[in-house]
Amino acid sequence: MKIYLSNDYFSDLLVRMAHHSTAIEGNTLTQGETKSILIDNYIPRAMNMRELNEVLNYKSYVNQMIDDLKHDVSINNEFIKSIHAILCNNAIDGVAGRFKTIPNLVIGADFTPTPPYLVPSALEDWRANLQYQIELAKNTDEIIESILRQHIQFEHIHPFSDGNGRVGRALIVYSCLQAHILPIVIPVNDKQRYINCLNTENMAEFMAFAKELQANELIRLQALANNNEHDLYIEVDL
Ligand SMILES: Nc1ncnc2c1ncn2[C@@H]1O[C@H](COP(=O)(O)OP(=O)(O)OP(=O)(O)O)[C@@H](O)[C@H]1O
Repeated sequence: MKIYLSNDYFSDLLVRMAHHSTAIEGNTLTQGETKSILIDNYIPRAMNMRELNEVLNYKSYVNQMIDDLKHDVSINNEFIKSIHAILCNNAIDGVAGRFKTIPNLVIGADFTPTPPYLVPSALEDWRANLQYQIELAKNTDEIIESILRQHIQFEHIHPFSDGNGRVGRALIVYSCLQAHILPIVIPVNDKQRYINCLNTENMAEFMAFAKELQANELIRLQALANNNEHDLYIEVDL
């Protein structure tokens, strides 16, 4: 069965992607404030410009994502840099849309991210690997597993000086929708569980986590669904 995604669902997805992904990285805006800014076009209180811009950037991003999904745009290095450029616009000084030039580290993690000079080729391999795994996948679970496994690998490459978490999580949602499966949106309340999955690379636990999130996503998606073929022409298979 196919279910078409409605404008209302994308508005809901926009607020949740913006809130949860920025809050995981420490943005202090609440989900209510995020909804007010993104849906009602109302800034509810005096707030830090960087935090405001981080959230506002998701409006451009989700519009771009819908357009890219409609045209089935493939993930490649330019695509990944363009996501970074949108999500980090006016939020990270001078580096939006550019790969890192200085080696970086993930605090507390025991791996060394890919050195800057190897980032373009590592990401090419990463993209090809993701595509290959999804093409070979025999069922939805194998697609989810490929996307999660490649998310861990993306964070190991850590291609940008900042913004790697947000770009990586945006790529999860894009990859799911491109493969016509329910999106996986990591909630800020589950940050520790998420980081633990990245730390341990325990795929069974990451899969169980993702499937719980997809079950919640299905409830929202059905509540906001459009049973007729919608002008967005984006659907997921159930
Ligand atoms: N142990 C880990 N293994 C793999 N990835 C990890 C690990 N710990 C954290 N990460 C990833 O790195 C991201 C944060 O990385 P970092 O602290 O370097 O911030 P960042 O690259 O600036 O990202 P952001 O914009 O999202 O702030 C997390 O959101 C997560 O996706």
